[in-house]
This record gives sequence, structure tokens and C-alpha cells, in this order.
Amino acid sequence: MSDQQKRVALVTGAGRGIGFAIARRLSEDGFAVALVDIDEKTARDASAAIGSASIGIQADVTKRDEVVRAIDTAEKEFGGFDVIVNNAGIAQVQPILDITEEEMDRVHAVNVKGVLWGIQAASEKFKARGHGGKIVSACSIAGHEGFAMLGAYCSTKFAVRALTQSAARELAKDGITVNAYCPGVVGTDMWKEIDARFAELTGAKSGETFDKFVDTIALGRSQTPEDVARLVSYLAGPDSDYMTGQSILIDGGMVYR
Ligand SMILES: NC(=O)C1=CN([C@@H]2O[C@H](COP(=O)(O)OP(=O)(O)OC[C@H]3O[C@@H](n4cnc5c(N)ncnc54)[C@H](O)[C@@H]3O)[C@@H](O)[C@H]2O)C=CC1
Ligand SMILES: CC(=O)C(C)=O
Repeated sequence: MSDQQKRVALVTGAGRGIGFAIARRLSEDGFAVALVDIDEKTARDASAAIGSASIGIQADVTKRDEVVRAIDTAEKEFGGFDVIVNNAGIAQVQPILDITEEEMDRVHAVNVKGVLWGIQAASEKFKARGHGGKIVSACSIAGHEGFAMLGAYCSTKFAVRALTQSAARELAKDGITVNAYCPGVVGTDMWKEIDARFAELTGAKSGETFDKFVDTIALGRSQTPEDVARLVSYLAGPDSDYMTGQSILIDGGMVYR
């Protein structure tokens, strides 16, 4: 199949961690993949690691026009646009009484507005192309349960569930499905940052907070980015065609809803 005939997926925050694993898995599934990251070199290096039928694009998901530009670039490069994965996100660890307006705005700008701009820009493109499409966004266990010290972050992930449900209801008539994946404890750079911040705030030893969270997982191990990518492969592919508005927990048995 030539690059022009492949289905096209765009993944945000794809320079590393879960986003990179998703981009690699979608490439293995036969998609041409656009890897978007705020850091240009990271995006380009990640694309080079995937190889042919991929492109690295610098864009900041907090800026609607940059998300639109990234989608336009992917469509121009590959001649189509079928799936967006709104994966980019940042963590925020702070006691609830100490969260500042600036910190609240920063984490909501990436984790909530970034998802909203992705939903809007992708839907406009799907409608203009006259076919449906799939929108898949990063939620979390933190979108199903409020964790201590993670109040601002959890509020963003609850918001992603709300956006997913509302968008699913509004966009179904256009053949667009909207779902989200909710990982548990994935050993990425994000968790290194969370663990270090807990250590700073509580005096916990390095690795202690991560281990405490992992101790509550029924399957007894932390998650790999590839564990998450397998679910996203399903949500981005035809087997999930009759599913919309769902935020699916994939956490090894940690949070039960
Ligand atoms: N690591 C974990 O245990 C969990 C992660 N998640 C969610 O999964 C998603 C990915 O997480 P990780 O891979 O662990 O994070 P990570 O921090 O390892 O990677 C995030 C990537 O997003 C990029 N990024 C950050 N801000 C951006 C922006 N404004 N525009 C474009 N790109 C931006 C970063 O440069 C980085 O490459 C996030 O939405 C996170 O909230 C959800 C549950 C658990
Ligand atoms: C990173 C994350 O989503 C947590 C701690 O639930």
C-alpha cells in the first residue's frame, strides 16, 4: 500500500512515553502517522525512529491554530486524515490548598484545552472530507478517582471524560466516534517527575511513591506504554466502530468503576 492510500493518524505528545508507543503501534497497524510534540527535535527524532510513512511535527496543543496547522500538514503529507489521538498531557503535584491560579491554568491548558482543540480541529477536517473519523484522548485513573496531591491534575482528567461524552453525543450523526483511554501507573518520564515532586513535598524516598501506587495494582506490576498502545490500537481501528463516549480503564486492576 502506498503512503497515499494508508489511513492517517495524528498523535500528540508523541515524542516519548505513551504517545511514542501509540504512534509506533499505529504504524505497525498500517497507519501513516504524524507525531506531534511541543519539542521539534523530539518530534522529528521519534518520527525517524518509526521510519517510513511518518512525519514529525512541532506544535503546542494549547494553541488551537497550531493543532489545526499540524492536522493540515499531516493531511497534505499523506493525502488523508482519519484518526486523532489527543495524548499530550502534563502532570501537576501540589496539596489542594496550595494550588495557584497559574498552576491550575497551566495544567488545564494542556490537558483540557489541548484535548478540546484536538476534538474541534479533527471534527472540522473529518466533516470537510465527508467521512467519519475517530477521536481518542488520554484520560487516566485520575479521571475516575481523586488522588491526594493530584487535585489539579485529576480535575483535568475528569474534564476529559466530560468532553468525551459530550462530543460523542454531538458528533455521532457525522460518523465520528469519541473515546478515551485511562491508564494506571506507567513508568514514563511523567511518573519520574511525579515521584520526584512527591519526594520534595512529603520527604518520601526516591521511587517510594511510585512503588506505593504499584502496590495497589491487582496484576502486581506497573504498566508499559505498549500495554496502553494496544487499547488505543483497538479504539483507533474498525473493531471499535460501535463504541463511543467511553473512557476505558486500562490499569491492571487498580480502580474499579
Ligand atoms: N504515565 C502515566 O502513568 C499516565 C499517563 N497518563 C496520560 O498519558 C499521556 C501521556 O503520558 P506520558 O507518556 O506518561 O507523559 P510524558 O511526560 O512522558 O510525555 C508527554 C509528551 O507530551 C509532550 N507535550 C507536553 N506538553 C505538550 C504540548 N503543550 N503540546 C504538545 N506536546 C506536549 C511532551 O514534550 C512529551 O513528549 C498524558 O496525557 C498523561 O496525563 C494517564 C495515566 C497514567
Ligand atoms: C499520571 C497519572 O495519571 C496518575 C498519577 O494517575
